[in-house]
Amino acid sequence: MSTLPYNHLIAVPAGGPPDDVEAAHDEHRNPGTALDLDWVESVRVNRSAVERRAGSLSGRRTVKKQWQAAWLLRAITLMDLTTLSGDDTAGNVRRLCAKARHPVRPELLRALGVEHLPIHTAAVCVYHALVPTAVEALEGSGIPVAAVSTGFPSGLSPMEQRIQEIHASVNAGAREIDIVITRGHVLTGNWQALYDEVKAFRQACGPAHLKAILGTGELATLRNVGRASMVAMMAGADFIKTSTGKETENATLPVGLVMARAIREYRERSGHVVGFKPAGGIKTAKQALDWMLMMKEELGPDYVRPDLFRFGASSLLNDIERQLDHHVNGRYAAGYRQPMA
Ligand SMILES: O=C[C@H](O)COP(=O)(O)O
Repeated sequence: MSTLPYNHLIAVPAGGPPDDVEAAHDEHRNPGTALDLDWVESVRVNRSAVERRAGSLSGRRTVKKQWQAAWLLRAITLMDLTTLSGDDTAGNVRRLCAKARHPVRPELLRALGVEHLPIHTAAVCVYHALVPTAVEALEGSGIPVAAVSTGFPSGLSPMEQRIQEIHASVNAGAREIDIVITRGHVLTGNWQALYDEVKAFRQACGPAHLKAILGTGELATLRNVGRASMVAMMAGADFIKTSTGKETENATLPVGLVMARAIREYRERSGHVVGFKPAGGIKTAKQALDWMLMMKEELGPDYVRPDLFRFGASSLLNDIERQLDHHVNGRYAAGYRQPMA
C-alpha cells in the first residue's frame, strides 16, 4: 500500500500536542447580535431544491478510494464521542475516554503510516453526572468534555434549574455545553423567548462553548429549522446542533443543508463564525463522508476542522475503524475487535 500525504489531510487540531488543541478550542466564539425579527421572518427554504441537493450528495461516490482512509482519520478528529444512555456507568465512560485518546488500534495506524500523529476524538460527550469521571479520565490529553444540559433531551425543566445545570457542569470541568432549546418557542413563532433562553444559557456557560441543540425532528418544517438556527446564532450559540439523538428523526442531510446555509448567511451579514454539529443516527463511514463533503462544499475547508465541525455520535467510530481495517487488510474485522463506541 502506498503512503498517503496524511499530514495534509488529517485535521489533527493545529497538528500538535494538547496545548495546541486548547488554543484551537478557544479560537472561535460567537458574540451574537441583537435579535433582528425582520431577518428571522425573511428566512425562506425551498424544500424541493434542498432535497434535490441533499440527494445528489448521498448518491455520489464521495471520496476516491485512495483518499478515503485519510478522510476517515479526519472524521475521527471531528467526533464528539458520545454516550447518553440511562445505563451509563463510570466504567463505561472511562473506557470511552480511553477510546477517545486512542481511537484507532496502533497496528492500523502503523500500517497507514500515521503512528506519529496525535489522532484523537474532538471531545467526549456525556450526561452531567459523568462529567467528573470523564474530566479525570481525559486529564492531560487536551480533549474537552462536553455535557448535555438544560433538561436534556426535552428541555422542559424549570428555567432556573436548567441554568443551574449549566453552572454545575462548567464547575465540574465541562468545557462545552450542549443545551437544548424549547421546541415550543419555535412551533409558536416566539422568537423573542427563544432568543432570551439561548442568551441566558450562553451567559451561564461563561468560558465554556455553547452548542444549541435545535431538536430539528420536532420543528415541523425546514423553514422553522432555518429560523431557529438564525435566532440561536443571534443569541450567541457557538455551534448549532441538529438533534439530541432521542427524536424520531435525527440528523438528515436536508436539515444539515438548511443549517449550513443559515450559518453562511449569518457569517455574511454579521461577520461572526458559528460551528455546526450534526448528531443522532450518524453510524456509518459513508454517512460521515457525505456530511464532510457537504460541509466543505457549502462552507469551505474550515468546516472540516474540529473547531467548526463535530459529529455527535455514539457508534460511528466503530464503523470507521472497520473501514480502516478493510483498507489496510482487505477484509472486515469481526465486530468484537471494536468493542467500544
Ligand atoms: O449528541 C449525540 C447523539 O446523542 C448521538 O446519537 P447516536 O447515539 O445516534 O449516535
